[in-house]
Amino acid sequence: MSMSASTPKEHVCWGGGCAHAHHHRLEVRDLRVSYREVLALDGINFATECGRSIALIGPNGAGKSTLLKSLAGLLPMESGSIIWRGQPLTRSSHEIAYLPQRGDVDWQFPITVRGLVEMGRYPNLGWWRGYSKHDSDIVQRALTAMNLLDLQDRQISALSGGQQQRTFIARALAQEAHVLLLDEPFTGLDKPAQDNLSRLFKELTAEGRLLIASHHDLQTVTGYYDDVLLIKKTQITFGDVATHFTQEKIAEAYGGTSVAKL
Ligand SMILES: Nc1ncnc2c1ncn2[C@@H]1O[C@H](COP(=O)(O)OP(=O)(O)OP(=O)(O)O)[C@@H](O)[C@H]1O
Repeated sequence: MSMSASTPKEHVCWGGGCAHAHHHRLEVRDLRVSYREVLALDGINFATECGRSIALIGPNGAGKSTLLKSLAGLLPMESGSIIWRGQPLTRSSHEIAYLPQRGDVDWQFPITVRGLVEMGRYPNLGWWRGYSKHDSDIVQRALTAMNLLDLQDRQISALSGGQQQRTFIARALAQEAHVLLLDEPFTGLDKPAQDNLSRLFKELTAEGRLLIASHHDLQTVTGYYDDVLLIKKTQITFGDVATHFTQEKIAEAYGGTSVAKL
């Protein structure tokens, strides 16, 4: 994994195409999502591009998981649009990787670390092309980048929370995803593992990937992310953390009580 901290973020695009950075844009327009009669999201509007990390913040039930699933193409939109690189997003886009909330994963599923990471290659394969040396090289690189080589034959059920998280991120790397959608990736990690994950986020964005993660700990938002998307069913604010992650906006989302904790 290459780190190029000195490169201006806005000119880096993962997978090449730096000169066309404006093409690596994600645009969400007037997004509205409901579960039958329950309106979960309305009026979500933001545009971003590769090389950024976005903290998706909001109180319980604000619609964070719903938004991530919508961006992953896993939920139907009631109205609005999600445009990735100028085209409406489709579920089959292997450029988008989604990491579910820990509680949504069956950790007892019998699969090894390497097996799970290999699954990242499946969206890239077709009936005309089986698993090749090229694929196994990419899997090897992903395992190496996530420091999982020693654990590659271990069952995922026999990993620590931090190791499980790394395995899922390695799968996204093997998928060669441009956009990583992560649902509460810091949950259940101790401080060293959180610091490691935060460092990894900075490497991934320095490589030009776009990262959107739901996040609960208001204290760490500024240190971990470039931008914030604050929602409570509707969008409260979006933009760089210094300008948009303000006491006033947080109070608007959470009510007065949690502001004191900042
Ligand atoms: N499958 C479902 N069927 C019906 N309503 C749902 C479903 N999933 C979520 N909801 C509702 O949609 C709203 C948004 O839920 P969502 O899980 O996206 O919030 P969240 O911000 O991720 O919450 P949390 O911080 O508690 O994880 C809530 O009112 C929730 O009850």
